[in-house]
Amino acid sequence: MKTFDELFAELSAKAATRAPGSGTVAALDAGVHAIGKKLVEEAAEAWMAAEYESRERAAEEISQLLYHAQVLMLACGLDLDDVYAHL
Ligand SMILES: N=c1c2ncn([C@@H]3O[C@H](COP(=O)(O)OP(=O)(O)OP(=O)(O)O)[C@@H](O)[C@H]3O)c2ncn1[C@@H]1O[C@H](COP(=O)(O)O)[C@@H](O)[C@H]1O
Repeated sequence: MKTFDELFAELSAKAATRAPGSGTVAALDAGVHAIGKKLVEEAAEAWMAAEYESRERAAEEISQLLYHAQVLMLACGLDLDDVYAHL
């Protein structure tokens, strides 16, 4: 288990070092358009899980949505403070 901030630190480090075998590095290489499509796909899956499946499935899909949101942040050169400034 990890927090939102801990995941962002992990993904930032993987992006900076271009960690071999990292799905995050591959996603960043695919670009903003592909990351955006994945984010929307995960949003739909989170919605469906919340409406038709279990709490556990909703939590799982929401965690994936948060992951892809962080990948999009990295792709845009945003850090946590850039986003937290709007919360
Ligand atoms: N939390 C996540 C995470 N959540 C979701 N995903 C990705 O999002 C995909 C979600 O897939 P779906 O369930 O929608 O299934 P899918 O559509 O068949 O998946 P794809 O074929 O599109 O990959 C997963 O296959 C992962 O590629 C994640 N990938 C990585 N992490 C964490 O990110 C960190 C860095 O990961 P790497 O960069 O891969 O080392 C690690 O701590 C991981 O646990």
